[in-house]
Amino acid sequence: MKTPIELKILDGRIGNEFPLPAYATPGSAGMDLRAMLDAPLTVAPGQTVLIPTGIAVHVADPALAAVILPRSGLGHKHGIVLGNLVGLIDSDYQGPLMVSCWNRSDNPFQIEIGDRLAQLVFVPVVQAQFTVVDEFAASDRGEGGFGHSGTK
Ligand SMILES: O=c1ccn([C@H]2C[C@H](O)[C@@H](COP(=O)(O)OP(=O)(O)OP(=O)(O)O)O2)c(=O)[nH]1
Ligand SMILES: [Mg+2]
Repeated sequence: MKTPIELKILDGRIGNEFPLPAYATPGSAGMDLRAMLDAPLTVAPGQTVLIPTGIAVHVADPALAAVILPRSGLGHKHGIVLGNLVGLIDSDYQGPLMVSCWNRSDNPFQIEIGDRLAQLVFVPVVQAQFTVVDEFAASDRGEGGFGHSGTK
């Protein structure tokens, strides 16, 4: 069962020349977001550019969020990842979905109009309410962290 999410088309090429974001297979977790550029764009090595996706989504339910993640092929083979590493879309955000595109490679990378650049994943969210305490009940781990258990 899929969850209905409102979407606004901000760029008329989406839904015509380029399809709405969609799950590529029944088991896909993400749907690809396209670079809705006016012209092809070359991202220089080390450069970060903000790319419009041509859509807005209103997640609306505070128990949900969306995350923008890199595509593994672009990230691994071409060093095209996200300037914010992961994009988090708040449930009350109604503005344009933007992709921060970081070329972390040593080579220029050309983005063509409509290229699938990143992916959008909807995730459940639990909002916490803090209870301030002086001491925590003892746990197996305690305060150990940051590799204290070693690697072997
Ligand atoms: O890759 C991203 C990350 C965020 N956003 C939008 C949706 C998100 O709800 C909003 C704010 O993002 P975030 O809270 O991560 O950024 P901020 O720097 O804390 O901005 P703000 O002060 O607006 O919360 O920007 C995007 O379109 N793409
Ligand atoms: Mg914020």
